[in-house]
Amino acid sequence: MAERVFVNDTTLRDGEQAPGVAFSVAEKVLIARALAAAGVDEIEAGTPAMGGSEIAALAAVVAEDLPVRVMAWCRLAEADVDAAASAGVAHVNLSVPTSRIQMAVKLHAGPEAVAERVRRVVAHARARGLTVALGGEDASRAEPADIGLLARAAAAEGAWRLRFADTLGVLDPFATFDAIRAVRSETDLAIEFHGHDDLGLATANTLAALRAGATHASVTVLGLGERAGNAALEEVAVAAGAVLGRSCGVDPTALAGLAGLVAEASGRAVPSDKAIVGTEVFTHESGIHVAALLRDVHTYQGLDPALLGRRHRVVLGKHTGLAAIRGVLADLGLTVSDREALELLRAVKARAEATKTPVAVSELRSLLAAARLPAFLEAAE
Ligand SMILES: CC(=O)SCCNC(=O)CCNC(=O)[C@H](O)C(C)(C)COP(=O)(O)OP(=O)(O)OC[C@H]1O[C@@H](n2cnc3c(N)ncnc32)[C@H](O)[C@@H]1OP(=O)(O)O
Ligand SMILES: O=C(O)CCC(=O)C(=O)O
Repeated sequence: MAERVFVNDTTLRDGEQAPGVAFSVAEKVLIARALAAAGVDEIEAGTPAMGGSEIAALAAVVAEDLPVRVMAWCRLAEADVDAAASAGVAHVNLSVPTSRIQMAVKLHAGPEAVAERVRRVVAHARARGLTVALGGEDASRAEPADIGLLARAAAAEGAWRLRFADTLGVLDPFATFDAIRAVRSETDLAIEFHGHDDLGLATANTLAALRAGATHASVTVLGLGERAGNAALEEVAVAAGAVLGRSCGVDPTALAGLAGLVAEASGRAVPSDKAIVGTEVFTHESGIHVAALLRDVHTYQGLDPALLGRRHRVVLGKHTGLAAIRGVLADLGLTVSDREALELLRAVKARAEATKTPVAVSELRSLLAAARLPAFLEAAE
């Protein structure tokens, strides 16, 4: 049995860092409920240092008593840990800059001093009864030895996991694999990968990290997040099974509903061709595909839509061929001559080119009526 993948969903934290996105407390609770119902293991629900409504939202999510680990994102500071505790959370992700540039600019310190601060703040959080995961910010630009130093400092005080963050989305899957392997040899902590999509590689990098020994994947619904966003929950959850043969406990049939909920709350529509959850990702227009699909669905099916509670759909348009026309007419209980089918095909293509939209099945009868007339007149000559 392949090793289980654990999912940390950070829609409510990194997802909300997407420009202009601001969830209300009620929206955070609704999204948290939906994430828990879908089967994610952890929800990173917010940043307590922001205070006010963010603390209220964290407290409200905790009060739901959902069957998930509710985590708060904290800087490496006692005050942030105390704010997390005041919200009632039991689990914190303590973020530490790991690259030399971020350590110097943000903490004005080098690796040894930062490691000392890690020891101090992790100990503080543990003394307050919190579990601690260490968030390795900018790990993809850090020295593996520095990451090892910080991870061991955290482990010595009782941290249980290291997050390897590709904060700027600079990795590709090969580099991700090597980087996780390098860090794997530096620490015994569980490893979580948190990818960013600046190069469109966040999901691919997450899969590479899982192959290399990461056990936890940090994701957001629709990949919502800072700049170009994160690895998408729906992509990682489905690809973990389809590509790696590993289960992550997420119910695939819940993904489209989750996407709709987050799209609504974030004010960002789901693109129709968005992998897994887009409305058109199982829709076929091209004649060559449809002709083969109608004979054997496996000719053009990589992912079974039934897994997601969905179905293939055929639309008619500029790229339609005769087999699709005949298939749709047969579904409608209509039989036509070869000549009529060809006329109808021409009419469908012309309509689709003129309107730049698929031709609705409801339009077929009128197109067919129009197509039959010239055929009748020609036959009468
Ligand atoms: C890669 C990531 O996604 S990191 C997470 C980013 N998330 C956020 O920024 C959440 C939203 N942020 C906020 O609301 C605000 O920035 C707050 C409430 C967190 C802090 O606000 P302010 O006190 O006004 O600080 P400000 O935003 O100007 O600067 C951030 C401070 O945190 C420090 N800091 C940044 N990362 C860390 C860290 N991991 N550990 C400790 N300190 C850190 C910075 O050096 C800076 O310190 P300074 O005030 O001494 O210069
Ligand atoms: O430090 C962390 O927990 C990761 C923060 C983050 O979102 C990132 O680095 O992209």
